Amino acid sequence: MNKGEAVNRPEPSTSGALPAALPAPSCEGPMLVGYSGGLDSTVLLHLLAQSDQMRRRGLRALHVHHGLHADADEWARHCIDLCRELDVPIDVVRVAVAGDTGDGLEAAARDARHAAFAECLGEGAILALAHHRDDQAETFLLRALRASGPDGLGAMRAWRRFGRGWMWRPLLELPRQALLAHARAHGLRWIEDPSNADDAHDRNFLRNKVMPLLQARWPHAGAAFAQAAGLQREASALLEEMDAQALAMVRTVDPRCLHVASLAALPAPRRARVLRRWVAETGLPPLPARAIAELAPLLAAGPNPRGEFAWSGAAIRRWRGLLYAGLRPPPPDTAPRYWDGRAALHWSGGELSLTPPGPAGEPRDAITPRFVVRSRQGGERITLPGRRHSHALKHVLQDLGVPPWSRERLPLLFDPEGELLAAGDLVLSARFDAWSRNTGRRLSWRG
Ligand SMILES: Nc1ncnc2c1ncn2[C@@H]1O[C@H](COP(=O)(O)OP(=O)(O)OP(=O)(O)O)[C@@H](O)[C@H]1O
Repeated sequence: MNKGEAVNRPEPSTSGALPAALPAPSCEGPMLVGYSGGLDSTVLLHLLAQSDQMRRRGLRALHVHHGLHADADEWARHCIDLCRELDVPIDVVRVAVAGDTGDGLEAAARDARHAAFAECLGEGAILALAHHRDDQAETFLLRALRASGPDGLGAMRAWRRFGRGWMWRPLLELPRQALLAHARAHGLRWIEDPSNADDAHDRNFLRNKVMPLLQARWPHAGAAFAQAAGLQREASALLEEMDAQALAMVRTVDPRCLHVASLAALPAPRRARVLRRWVAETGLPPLPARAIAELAPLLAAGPNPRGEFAWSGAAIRRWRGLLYAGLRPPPPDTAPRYWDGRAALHWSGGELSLTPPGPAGEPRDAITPRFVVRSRQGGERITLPGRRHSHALKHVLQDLGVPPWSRERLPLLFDPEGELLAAGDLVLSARFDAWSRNTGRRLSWRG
């Protein structure tokens, strides 16, 4: 269970009244409030500042100064003033917002803000943000407009892991109207950010145009969307439990591999979820939407369909009944190189090294330390330890279960006369094996 789901949450408020006090989070960390100076975070700060328990936790405010608006300095001063009145320490962090990288300046500012939040959040600390029920309803609608499934339609969670600590949204079940009433009742002052009126932003358009229209006919629209989001979160949690079980059934001992036949036997929607979960667990970038359709040929029946699905520097490939997921390395090196074994050799994005390094202390019949390193060209043969005759390297690598794309990248080590001594550190010749034992040297390849 997500840790956040175990903690107290505010009772859903149908009347819109604020709870007498905010729920106490069960996490023990220090409390940091993301304080923009706007209505929502002013109310959150005011509520938290009334709690002795929060003060004992070392309650602080954090204002991110984006430096984008002419009044930004004034906003920061306003935040400092209010914090002084409430006797809450505040940090003002200036961020450099990267120019519009394609998703708009708002998105770039948000990225910079979140990076600053993550940096300021110590181990186990809690970042409280003032998202409320109307924000939740908008997020639900925005996700629906992106055709999200239950995971996305679940919108925001009250708790989630964030940086080294947690993100907490204690106001998520309260409508903005309740926050406004609280602010007025306590004479709070806040900043109106003029960009909130700009309907060019999707969220503002929903907030300023669509929601008032919907609420004119269905006054409960905001509450209903937020409740629908909650139901999606429940459904998503159930699905995730089943995904985990299904993934366990198609796994191999190697976390980077799945059994194709078992995966193909799953119903298509489950298969899609299992693939996404597997990719997330391997730490690769999330699969794009097109992935599921484009992976279908790789899962098709047949002994060994070729090809790969590549995205954001990662790839999924099939070989011998297994799917492999991994980062897509740079193209393999092809030009031969001389190597004396002293410093590690950078090869095809990996590293070949000899420990202890260097050529000192060779026995008389030593292999010259002037190795030639090159990639496979086909037809190479190697005499393995304990064998009198040579074997085709291709068969040796196949027997070891080395997939074709890894074979291409393996550095082959030759002596100057052209005798194959090693393929990465996976295959050693009888002569190289004896030399490395005699000299106490170990060849290692990190590809
Ligand atoms: N400049 C800021 N400095 C500190 N905290 C901020 C700042 N701007 C926003 N926050 C915090 O983040 C909360 C949400 O802000 P906002 O509605 O702009 O959402 P967001 O960060 O863009 O996230 P989302 O897109 O998920 O809604 C605010 O209620 C406040 O707690």
